[in-house]
Amino acid sequence: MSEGATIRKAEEKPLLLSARGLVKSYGGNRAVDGVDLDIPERAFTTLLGPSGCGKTTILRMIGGFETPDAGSLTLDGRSLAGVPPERRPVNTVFQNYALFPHMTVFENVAFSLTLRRGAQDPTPQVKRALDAVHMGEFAARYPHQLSGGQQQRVAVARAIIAEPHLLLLDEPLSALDRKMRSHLQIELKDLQRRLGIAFVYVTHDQEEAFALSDMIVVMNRGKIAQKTDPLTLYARPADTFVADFIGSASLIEGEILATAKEQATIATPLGTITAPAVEGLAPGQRAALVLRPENLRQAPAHPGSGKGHEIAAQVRHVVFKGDRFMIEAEAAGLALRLMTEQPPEPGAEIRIAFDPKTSFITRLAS
Ligand SMILES: Nc1ncnc2c1ncn2[C@@H]1O[C@H](COP(=O)(O)OP(=O)(O)OP(=O)(O)O)[C@@H](O)[C@H]1O
Repeated sequence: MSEGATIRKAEEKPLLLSARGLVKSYGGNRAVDGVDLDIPERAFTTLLGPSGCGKTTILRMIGGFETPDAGSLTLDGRSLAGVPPERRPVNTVFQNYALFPHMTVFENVAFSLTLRRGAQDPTPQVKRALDAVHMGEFAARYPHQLSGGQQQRVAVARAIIAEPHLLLLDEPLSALDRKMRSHLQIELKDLQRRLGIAFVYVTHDQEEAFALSDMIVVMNRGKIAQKTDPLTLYARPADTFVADFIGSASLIEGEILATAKEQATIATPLGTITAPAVEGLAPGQRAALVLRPENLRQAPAHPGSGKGHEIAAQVRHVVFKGDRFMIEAEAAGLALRLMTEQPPEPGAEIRIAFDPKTSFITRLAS
């Protein structure tokens, strides 16, 4: 993959929020276990990871709904220690829209503003916030007269009306159907660009994270496994946890034989392969070769007639994916997945080829 120009460098923007050594435990369970995190201004940052990895707890500490056991949070250069939620320039959009059922859309959106600003007429700002989420025509309706997607748009309007420096969004689209979700993803991304404020978004859906983010922070059991832009995350996963969580890679374990600048040679059951590698590997160390379906192809039947590294494999399953077929094949007792337009029969002997330059050698997750 060509990196460089296409990769957006979120981290080059000025810093808005900084977390250092954040820890939060519940009983004996460390929900957040020493997290350092820098959130740039005007960027879309996503906390991504499996259920229970500590994403929401981090969001709640930034919002002021939980107090860290240890560590510090700084926003706009000021410590957030002891600052109550309503005095932080931060607002949160939750998964369950939490609109007031007895108030109209207009009143719901105006509510936080009237609390903050007293008697001033909120109409122009409410109108602007509703227009920003394409809900201007619905001001007089009640929440029960809206679809889930519309309710969530109102919740976003309510959260942005007080012009926070930072908007926190906790799985805001997870209750919506797939089509509405991808529609609102585009709207949210567009809104974040137009408003120019920083969003910190929590999701366990990697496709959603890729669609939205300038920077993705992958979490595993209370710790950060990797934080980088989406392209780097996909092409250069820091360890097998990240590689496995992002996409549907086959991870082939082996032993590092040699290392050179930005690449390594690994002995695996599929042969000895020299490929780009994560930094810091050493000869003798166990590591894994990451093979993604789109980097593997079916090679001609005769050994050596294709290009790149070739592997003999047997087809186990063929799954129709709409535009193409996914082959699940077995080679040296390992499962490999690849896409094809011409599906072979299950049981067929095939040859699989890949260009080692498109694969990646990474660390085993601890
Ligand atoms: N108030 C609480 N009391 C006790 N345990 C809690 C509390 N809040 C969170 N936890 C625990 O802390 C861990 C992290 O929870 P958290 O909600 O931050 O995870 P998450 O990554 O946001 O998960 P999900 O995607 O399921 O929301 C979990 O093991 C959870 O059970």
